[in-house]
Parts: sequence; structure tokens; C-alpha cells
Amino acid sequence: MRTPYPTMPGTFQVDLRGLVDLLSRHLYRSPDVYIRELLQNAVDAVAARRRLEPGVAGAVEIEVVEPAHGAPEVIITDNGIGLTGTELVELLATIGRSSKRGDLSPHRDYIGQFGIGLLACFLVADEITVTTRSAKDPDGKALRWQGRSDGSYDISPVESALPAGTQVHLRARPGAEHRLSRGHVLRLTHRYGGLLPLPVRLGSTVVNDELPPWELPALTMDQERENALSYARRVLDLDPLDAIPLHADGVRGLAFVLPYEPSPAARQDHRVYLRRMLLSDSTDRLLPDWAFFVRCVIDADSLQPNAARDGFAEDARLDTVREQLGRCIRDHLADLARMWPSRLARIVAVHHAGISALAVHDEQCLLLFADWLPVDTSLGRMTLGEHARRFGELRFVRRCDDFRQVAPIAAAQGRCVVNGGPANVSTLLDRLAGLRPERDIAELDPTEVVDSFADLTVAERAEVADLVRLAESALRHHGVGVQIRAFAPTVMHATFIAGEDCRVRRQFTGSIVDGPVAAAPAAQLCLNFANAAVRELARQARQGQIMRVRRAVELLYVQALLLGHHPLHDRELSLLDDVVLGLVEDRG
Ligand SMILES: Nc1ncnc2c1ncn2[C@@H]1O[C@H](COP(=O)(O)OP(=O)(O)OP(=O)(O)O)[C@@H](O)[C@H]1O
Repeated sequence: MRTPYPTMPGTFQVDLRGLVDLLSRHLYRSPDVYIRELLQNAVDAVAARRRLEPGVAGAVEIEVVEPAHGAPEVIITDNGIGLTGTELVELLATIGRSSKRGDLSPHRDYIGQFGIGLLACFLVADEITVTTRSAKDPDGKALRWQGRSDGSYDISPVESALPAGTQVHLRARPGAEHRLSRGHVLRLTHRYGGLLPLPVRLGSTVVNDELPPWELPALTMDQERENALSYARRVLDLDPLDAIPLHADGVRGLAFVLPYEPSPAARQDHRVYLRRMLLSDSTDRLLPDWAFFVRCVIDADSLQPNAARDGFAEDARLDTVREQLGRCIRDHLADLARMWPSRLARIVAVHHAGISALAVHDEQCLLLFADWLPVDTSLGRMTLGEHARRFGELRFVRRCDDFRQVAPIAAAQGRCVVNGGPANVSTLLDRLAGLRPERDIAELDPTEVVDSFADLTVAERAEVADLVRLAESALRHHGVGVQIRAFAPTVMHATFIAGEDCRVRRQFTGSIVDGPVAAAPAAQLCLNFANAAVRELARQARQGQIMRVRRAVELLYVQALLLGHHPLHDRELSLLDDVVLGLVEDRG
């Protein structure tokens, strides 16, 4: 009995339509890559011929035929190695077979390697016609291979004598006509082949008459920089803050410092060429993550493209190049610090958030940028370098809330306290303290600020004794003690002083008090004797205005909490409500 399946060993069949669909939907970003694949095959074919005949001058010609009726056609001709009959069958009619791969690794002279690039033509045409004559066989005839998107193909001899090389002919499939129009092909050829090192002509126009920006003639470094900056303006539509020359193993290029702060989550859209052929202008992961403030243009001849050709394969070589490119950027910035500090200051002003993130992990970077990083202080925003020049020692608080509380008091005393609250700042200051001990950088405990307040004289203490007693009894069940000192600014009635554990307790339990009221209060309300209203309260306390004084103290307590950005919990809200009600009813 016959089985419904073959019992002999078989070979895989490929559904070409399915494969083309896969390429167009999942591998390539756009059907326009067909021009890139054709150009790349032509350039590789010339490279292969040069291995055979070293002096040969390669050339690529593109012709677009736009008939009045009917679909446009594109013909691309090269004077490369060409193909023999056997190679036609083996290479063109076998998906995944490539002449450009060595046994183990891809050949360094070629851009292609996967043996699927030609299939990209099926994204825009139903039929590919390749007419070719091999340079390896001078007496051989030219051959024509016609492949169709249903997977069938024919090979036939060509009677007319043709020079060695290959011609690929495409007719636009319905719906893809615009992709084969002259204007579109010119744009694509210019985009993908604009820097190719052999002449590429479309009709009589040479498409690639430009040099890469890093090869433009320049007599001075300033001219070199100007060349790079004007390239960025013209080609990338970017007005960069600076241009950084890039050199790595088999890689040349430029990095442009973005004139705006990019989101750290944004892709790094780099423009990358492989052997002078544009792979993509939105390649990610070419630089270390920290370098998100630059956009690069590079040409590589040592890296392997990925199959989609929109970037490079993640391998050890890319790791090395990434590291080397990162070093170029870092060295350049170090040069700026020494020679053009104002240029560096402009860069840091725009990108300090990114640079701080980098400096957290990178000691050298921290030392390099430390003086240029801006920080908020009680005396205004300034760079760490300026701070060091003006104040010597640096004291910082870790949290923005502490800073808000301490800053007005410190400022009134002419004291410079740095806000370590924003992302990375206190981590950087901790690291800098270790790396540069001579800078005398240390954390300031916000409760220490009270130590700088003036103590009252014996007479003044007697004057405020009743107020202290009343205030303590009003705030005891909140776990808050009371002191009276004199401090600037005089408009400030009071400040709330709480250590970190008290703050945490407040945050999680809504109360400073942990269980029964503690013997020693965990936090202090420090009333300001230099403030006129507080002195008036002391007077009223002496006159026995108990309720009025209690209400005012409760109000000052809530006000001090708000000034210190401590969230109000039910206890304080109802206290505030009570005070307001008292005022409205005039119970004071
Ligand atoms: N213009 C050409 N001249 C000579 N040989 C060619 C030409 N175009 C294609 N070929 C041959 O056909 C093979 C398959 O081409 P294809 O573009 O599909 O893949 P590839 O260039 O080898 O690799 P990749 O998929 O990475 O582009 C090539 O390896 C090459 O041998």
C-alpha cells in the first residue's frame, strides 16, 4: 500500500512568496531597500573582479525607463565579475547561497554575505532578469536568468557579444510603480550609494560625487570642524554643538553633539555605512548607552551587517568598536576641558543630566566633568567648579525636601548648601568626596542647621518660658518638642526639624509617635525669636492667653510641616481644621 508521503529522503521546498512576504513585512523596513541590495551586489561584483584583475576600473550604471503606458523599469549594469552558467544555478537559483562567504566567515572585501539580498527585488517586481557574462571565462557566452516570484526560473544563452559584467532588469509590479520612477530611484541611489568609492551614474548624472565629511580637504583643525558641522547642517538637518572625530578598528566617522537634550529612552539614530554603502540612518546600539547626547555618522569595513542591514551584528568586534568610539568621545571632551572650556560648558549646559548619569558609573568622566556640572545651592545655581572657587568646602543635603527646608535659612546666613536631591547629584558628590578628598565634600545633616541658630540670653529665656510650656503641651501628643532660638530670615516663624527615621515613620505610619508618646520627642519645632509674631506670642503666653497661644502654635506647626514639604496626615489636617474653625468662630 502506498503511503501519502514520500518514504525517500527529500530536500526542503521553499515557498518563495512566503519568504518574500517575510522579508518585506519583518526584515526590511521598506521595499526601497531593493536599490541598496542591487547597488551592493554591483559593488561586490566589481570587488570580486578586482581580485582577478587588480587594475580594473569599476563602474555602475542605472537606467530608468518610464514608458508613456506601462510600468517603469530599472536596469542596473556593472562591469564586475559576472556569473557562469553553473554559478547562475548555484547562486541565483539557490536561496541563502552566496559567493561572498568563506567557509567559516564572511569575506572582508564584500558587503553581502547572506545570499538573500536579490530577493528584495521581489518586493517591487514580479520578475528579475539577470543578464551576465563571467570575467572568469573570456570565451564564454553571456547568459540570461529570469526568476519569478512564484519560484520558477529559466536560463537561456544571449547571442549578442557582451562585455564581462552583469545587468539586472526589473519592471515594477502593480502598486510599486512609484518606487521605480526616475526621481525616486535617483533619491534612493543618492541616499544609499552617495559615498560609494566607484562612479555610479543614473543616465548621464554621476550620483556619488561626494566625499565622506571626514575626508574633505582641510588645512587646519578649524576648517576640519567647519566641514563636519556644515555636513551635519546640510545632510542631517542638525545644528550640532560640536563635531567629534571618530577612529576605531576599521571605522572612521564623526559624532555630532545634539543641540537639544534627547530623552534617555530615545533610540540612538546613527547613520552607518558599510564599505561606503549606506546601511541605515537609524542604527541603534553603536555607542555606549551613556553617549546618548551624540549622533554619529560612521563608515565601517570591519563590522558585520545584520540580516536586515539596518545595523551591525552584535559580536565581539562590535563590542570593541563601541568601546573605542566611546573613548574617542571621552578624549575629545577632555581636550575641550583643557583647551576650549567655554565650548564644553555649552555642551554640559544642555546635556548635564546625561553626563551626570554617565559620571555615576565612570570615574574618569566624573573627574573630567566635575567642575562643569551645575548644581542648585541655597545661593543659586552654579557649577561645581564655581562653587569650589567661591566656597572651598562643600556641604550638601540628600533630599530635595531637606534642601527646601534648609535653603532659606542657609541663604539668610550667607551659607552655601548644595541640593543633592535631584537624580544622581548626591551619588556624584559622595564619589567625588572619595576621589578628591582635598575638596572637603560632606553631607550636611539638616538638623545640624539648628546648631547654627543663636541661643537666647537668660533674660530672653525667661521671657519665652510660658510660651515654651504652652507650646510643648500643645504638641506633646504629636511627638514634637519645642525650642526657641533666634535665626534668619526673620520673616520665618518656625522650622520643623526631624531626623531621617522620624521622616520615614511619618511617611509610613502618618505619625511621628511610635506607640505611647515617647519621653524624648523625635522631632522639634524651632520657633524663631527673631520673628515679631513669635515675640508677640511669648507676650500673650505671659498674659495667660492660653487658648489663643495654643491655636497659634498649632498653626505654626502645620505651616512648618508644609514649608518642609512634609505630607499632612489626618492628625494634622484635623488640627488645622480645628484652628480654622476656632478662627471663624473667634474662640481664640
Ligand atoms: N551583480 C552581480 N554580479 C555578480 N554576481 C552577482 C550579482 N548579483 C548577485 N550575484 C551573485 O548572486 C549571489 C546572491 O546574491 P544576493 O544578493 O542574493 O546575496 P549576497 O549579496 O551574496 O548576500 P546578501 O543577502 O547579504 O546580500 C551573490 O552571492 C553573488 O554571487
